[in-house]
Amino acid sequence: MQFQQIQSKIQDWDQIRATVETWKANGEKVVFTNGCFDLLHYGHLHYLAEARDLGDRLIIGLNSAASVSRLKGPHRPINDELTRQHQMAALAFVDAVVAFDQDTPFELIKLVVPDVLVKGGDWKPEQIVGSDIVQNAGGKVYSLPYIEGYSTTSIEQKIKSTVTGAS
Ligand SMILES: Nc1ncnc2c1ncn2[C@@H]1O[C@H](COP(=O)(O)OP(=O)(O)OP(=O)(O)O)[C@@H](O)[C@H]1O
Ligand SMILES: O=P(O)(O)O[C@@H]1O[C@H]([C@H](O)CO)[C@@H](O)[C@H](O)[C@@H]1O
Repeated sequence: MQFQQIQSKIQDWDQIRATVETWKANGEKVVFTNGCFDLLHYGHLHYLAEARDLGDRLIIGLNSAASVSRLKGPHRPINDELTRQHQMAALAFVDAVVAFDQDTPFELIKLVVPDVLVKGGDWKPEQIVGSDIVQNAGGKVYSLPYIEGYSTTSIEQKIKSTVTGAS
């Protein structure tokens, strides 16, 4: 039961189109954010929870493994796509997880047209892909506070230094 509930949040593009149509018909405000979410950390959880507070439903656009590798390097992602999909879907405040294979979520955002588009503070509002789509549709775009000291890269470096013994 619990695992089925998690799995039901993982949707393809046709499914999320229908889901969003229903949510919007019910007057629910749809929030969208996207990312690689390779090694989940406090900074992710802090901004994601804040993102959910900005509406009634939260969709996570998740970079596919191939997309992550192109963006972050051939050694990434560390966690495979199945793991990343399920860890995001397991978050109580997440309503849907949709993978995208492109370099950016532009096409997915064009499909969803969320009421609110959010990224963490490492992205300035003017850098947020899809902000034109959302703003032209009357929606809002937010760059939420960045929690210093938390990144997937820093976790990766910490693991490497532990293994190699380097300080
Ligand atoms: N420390 C943080 N505080 C707030 N938001 C964050 C933080 N780190 C990442 N985010 C946000 O989480 C989303 C996913 O980012 P990403 O998966 O690239 O995390 P990351 O830790 O920066 O990874 P990497 O170190 O590989 O770049 C983005 O919207 C990003 O703005
Ligand atoms: O996990 P990241 O690197 O924060 O996520 C990237 O965000 C980009 C962002 O939306 C640019 O405004 C996006 O283009 C890229 O595909 C990653 O999701």
